Amino acid sequence: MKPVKVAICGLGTVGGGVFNVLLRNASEIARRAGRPIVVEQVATRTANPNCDTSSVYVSPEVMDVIENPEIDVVVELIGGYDAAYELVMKAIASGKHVVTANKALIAVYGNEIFHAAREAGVIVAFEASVAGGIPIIKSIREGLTANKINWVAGIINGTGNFILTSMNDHGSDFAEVLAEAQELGYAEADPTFDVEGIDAAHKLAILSAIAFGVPLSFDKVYTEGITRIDVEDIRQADALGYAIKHLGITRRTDKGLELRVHPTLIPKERLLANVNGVMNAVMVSGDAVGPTLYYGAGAGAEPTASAVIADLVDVAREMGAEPDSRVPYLAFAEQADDMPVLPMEEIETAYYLRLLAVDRPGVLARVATILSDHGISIEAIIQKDILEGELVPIILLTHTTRESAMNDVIRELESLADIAGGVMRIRVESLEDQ
Ligand SMILES: NC(=O)C1=CN([C@@H]2O[C@H](COP(=O)(O)OP(=O)(O)OC[C@H]3O[C@@H](n4cnc5c(N)ncnc54)[C@H](O)[C@@H]3O)[C@@H](O)[C@H]2O)C=CC1
Ligand SMILES: N[C@@H](CC=O)C(=O)O
Ligand code: NA
Repeated sequence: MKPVKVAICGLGTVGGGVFNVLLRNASEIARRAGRPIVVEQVATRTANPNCDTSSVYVSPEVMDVIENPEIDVVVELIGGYDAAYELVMKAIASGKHVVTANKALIAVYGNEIFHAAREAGVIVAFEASVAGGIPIIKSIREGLTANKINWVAGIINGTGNFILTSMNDHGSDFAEVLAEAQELGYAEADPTFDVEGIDAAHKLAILSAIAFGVPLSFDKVYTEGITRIDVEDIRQADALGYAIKHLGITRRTDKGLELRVHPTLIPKERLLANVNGVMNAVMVSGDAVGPTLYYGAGAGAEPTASAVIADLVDVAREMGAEPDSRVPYLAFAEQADDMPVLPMEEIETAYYLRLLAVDRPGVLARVATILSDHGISIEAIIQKDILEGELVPIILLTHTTRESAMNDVIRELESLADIAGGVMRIRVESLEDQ
């Protein structure tokens, strides 16, 4: 059969991995795809010292690939929004299939991109965009089609998990571990996307769309990163029997969809609590199958290449088929319009609070009264003996309550003369079917 000819755009961490794995496993991949997948062109601003491109046409300008009539599939691995958007839309308009690892692009422009792709009858595949090498999109989109999905919760940023793990294991300095993650090629070009939760929010928007059959709604994701997490919180959580992980959570409720990304206390016995380093893991709970778990490397050259190349094999298998017979881009042939995203104030969860109180009699009672006035019951309260100057740390675990009630409680606590500085709030999830 005729080879499938691809252009790799961007030869950085992921592009380099794709280039090398395609060469190394060429015959295995061809046997799976039913025909060879050949790199016809590489377009990149910077060379990759790990790749021998001497036998391939290399150009510095990505838009060149659109003009190349030999190219069947454009593999977009340059990242970012602007040039990537232009490249993908031009590829679609010229009838070329697209494979991308760019979650930012899909989360923000996906609705538009898929509309254009449907009109043009081309494939746009994006498995590498969520949880790196884990075939999570394929699992939800193809493996769980019998189910009404109830919730999805996952560690979906490798850099963030790498940092939290290192803080937990070695009490490492945040900036130093981030630099290491950058060195290893895990971080985004702008690493604030990793540490402020934006990258996870991009991925969660994609997961939510394919789990529930709703349009991509990145702008509605509640997003909190890991930059406020202190080693002290990790220690306190540990003493209470929890690990702190950065989670993306999307859940179907009677009132709408939860869509939130934030640090979370998870009971240590849960599998997700034991996912460390650059590894990612996603739990998907369906009404028929129950809870399922997908685990693997969330970032890095070859793990991510594994997902990109799986998409290329899918393209090779499906490009000759009628567009209507292909798997829908966002998993559902028809989208639901009755699942609004719940405002964050309406979600219900349990909370960990850490505050610093002036060492005066009655302070603990005043704190407890504020909580009980808002109908919030306390599961655990710890007042530490060790004084920080004149201040005593107080750690609280609450039962489930509404976010809006907790916002009021925190406002009132912070206005007490007894409480110094802000209250640290981390949400707590049991990760069990409710
Ligand atoms: N690094 C990772 O582990 C993962 C990255 N991704 C995504 O994959 C994409 C690529 O990421 P990395 O490989 O890490 O980035 P990178 O920064 O290592 O590589 C980007 C490459 O694109 C080239 N490039 C950028 N803009 C260009 C332009 N306008 N014209 C020509 N060449 C251009 C650069 O020269 C470089 O070779 C991003 O969308 C990222 O979010 C997804 C999953 C994992
Ligand atoms: N920067 C991302 C790369 C993969 O998506 C991460 O750290 O997870
Ligand atoms: Na993936």
